[in-house]
Amino acid sequence: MVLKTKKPFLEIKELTVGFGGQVVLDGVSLAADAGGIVCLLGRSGSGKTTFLRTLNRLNDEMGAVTKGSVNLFMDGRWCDILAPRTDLLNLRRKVGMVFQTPNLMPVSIAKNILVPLRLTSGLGKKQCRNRMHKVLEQTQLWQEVSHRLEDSALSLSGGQQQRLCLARCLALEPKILLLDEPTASLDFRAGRRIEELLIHLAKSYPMLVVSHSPAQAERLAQSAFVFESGKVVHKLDKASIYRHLLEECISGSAG
Ligand SMILES: Nc1ncnc2c1ncn2[C@@H]1O[C@H](COP(=O)(O)OP(=O)(O)OP(=O)(O)O)[C@@H](O)[C@H]1O
Repeated sequence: MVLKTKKPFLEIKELTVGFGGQVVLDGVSLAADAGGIVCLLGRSGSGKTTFLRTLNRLNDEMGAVTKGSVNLFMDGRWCDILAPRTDLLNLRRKVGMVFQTPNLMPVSIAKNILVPLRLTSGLGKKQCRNRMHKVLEQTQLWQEVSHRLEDSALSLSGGQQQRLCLARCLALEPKILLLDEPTASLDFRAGRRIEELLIHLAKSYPMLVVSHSPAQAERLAQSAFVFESGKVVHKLDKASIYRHLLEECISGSAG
C-alpha cells in the first residue's frame, strides 16, 4: 500500500484527559494529514505521550478520564474510537505503537513476532512465518537475524531491538503508526537508521512521532504540533518547523 495523496487521518475535537484530579490534556483540537510524518513536539510533561496513548486508548488502562471526540480514518471510514462499543484489542492492532525503550518479550526473536500474530490474526503456521519474513525484510532485519531467529530477542543490540518492535507492530498490519521518541535510547548511528526506516514507512502508513530533537524533527516531519501544558499551541508546516525550533532554542524553551 502506498499513500498517494494527503488525506486527513486524524480529527480531534476538545480532547481532555485527566488522571485523578490532574488535567493532562486540556481541550486539544487538531486535524492531521497522512502522506508524511507528523511530529509531536514540546517540553517534557507537556502531554505528548498521553496524547499518543489516547489514540489506541492505552490511557484507559491507567485510569484516565477522557472527554471529547477522537476520530481516526481506517479501512476506508472514520472511526469514533472513544465510542463505548470500540473493540480495544482490534483498535490496538490497527493503531500500532512503538515505545521509547524497546519492550520485547524475553523469548526468541521469532516468538516476539509469531506469538502476538498467532493470537490475533487466525493465520496458520506457514502464513505467520511468511508474514514474519516480510516484516523482518521491511525493517531491514532479515539479513541480520535470519540465521538466529531462535536466539533471545534480548541478545540483539538496542537498535535491532527497536527495529524488532517495529516489525512486531507491522506484522499485525496496522493502519496507523505511533512512535514515542523511538530513537531516544539509541546511539546516533542506530537512531539515524530508524529515522531512514520511518521516512520509508511513512510512504505507506500515516505516522505520528514524538521527538525531543529539533534536528530530528526537521529531518523527519512534514508537519508538527507543538504541545505546551496540555494544549496544542502551534501547528507547523515543513517550511516553518526549523524556524520555529530555532526561535525556541534561542529563547531557551525548546522541548
Ligand atoms: N498514568 C498516569 N498517571 C498519572 N499521571 C500521568 C500518567 N501519565 C502521564 N501523567 C502525567 O501527565 C503529564 C504529561 O505526561 P506525558 O508523559 O504525557 O508528557 P510528555 O510530554 O510525553 O513528557 P516527556 O517528553 O517527558 O515524555 C505529566 O505530568 C505526567 O506526570
